[in-house]
Amino acid sequence: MTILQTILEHKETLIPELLANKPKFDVQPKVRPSLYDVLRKSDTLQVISEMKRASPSKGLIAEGTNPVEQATKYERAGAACISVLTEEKYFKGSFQDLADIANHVDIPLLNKDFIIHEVQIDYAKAAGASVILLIVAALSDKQLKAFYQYATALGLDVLVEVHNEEELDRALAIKPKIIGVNNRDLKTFQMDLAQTEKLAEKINAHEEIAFISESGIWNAEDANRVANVGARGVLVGESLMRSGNVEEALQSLQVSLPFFVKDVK
Ligand SMILES: O=C(O)c1ccccc1NCC(=O)[C@H](O)[C@H](O)COP(=O)(O)O
Repeated sequence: MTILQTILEHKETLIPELLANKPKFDVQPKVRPSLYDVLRKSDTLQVISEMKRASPSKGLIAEGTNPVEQATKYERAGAACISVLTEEKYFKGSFQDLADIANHVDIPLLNKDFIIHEVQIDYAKAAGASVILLIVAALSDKQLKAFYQYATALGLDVLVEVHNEEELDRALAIKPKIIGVNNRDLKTFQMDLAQTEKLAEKINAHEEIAFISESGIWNAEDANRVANVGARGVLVGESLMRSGNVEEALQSLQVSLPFFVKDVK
C-alpha cells in the first residue's frame, strides 16, 4: 500500500467523528484577498508558505514550532498565503493550528489536508480557511467535481493538485481557476521539478488558470526554474520551516515573472 493510500484510509476512519461533531472554532470572521487574484495580479513569484511540523517523507521537521509565530513571520516577510497542514497523524497538524493562525493573519489561508468528504470542507471554512486543497490522485472525477462546486459555493478558493498528465486532464475537465503541480510523487516521495516543466505547456494553454509549483523548492534557482515555465507561485514547506532566517529565505524566492500579464482588475 502507498503512503497516500495509508493516509486516505486513516482519514476515512475519522469522517464519522467529524460528522458527529459540528465544526466549531473561535474564529473572528475576516474577508481575505482571493488567492487567485493575488496570483494573477503580481509580477513576482508568489510564495505560499507552509506551517509543517513533520511529514511522512522527512519525519520530524520542526516539531516545537509555534504556528502563530511562524505564520506571523511569513506574513511579515511578504508571503502571498499561509498553508496550514491540519492532518494530525502523519503531519502533526490540527484544525486548532488553522483557527489560531486565522485569528492572527489577514492574508489568504490554505487548509492543506486530504479531503475525501464534504464535511472536511465545512471544517476548513469554520476554522478560517479561505482556500482548500483537492488532490486529484485522492478523488474520483465525481468527487472532484462535487467538492469543487461545494467549496466554491461556500466562497472558498480551490487549489487543485496534480502530479502527472493523466491527473492534469482530469483536473482540466472541471475548469479550475488554480492548479498546483506537486513535484513530489505522493506514492513514492520522489521529487522532481521537471514535473512542473512537463505539465506547464498544457496548463499555460488555459490563460485563465493561475498555476503554481508545489514541493521541493529550496532556493532562487528552483524558483526561477518554475517561474521560467509560467508558474505564478510556489508552495513551500520544509525549506522555510528549517530556515534560520525566514524573511531572507522567503524573499529569495520572490523572483520576477518573465511572462507576467496583469489581467485581473
Ligand atoms: O511532504 C510529504 O512527505 C508528503 C507526503 C505525502 C503526501 C503529502 C506530502 N506533503 C504535502 C505537501 O504537498 C507539501 O507539504 C508541500 O507541497 C510543501 O512541500 P515541501 O516544500 O517539499 O515541504
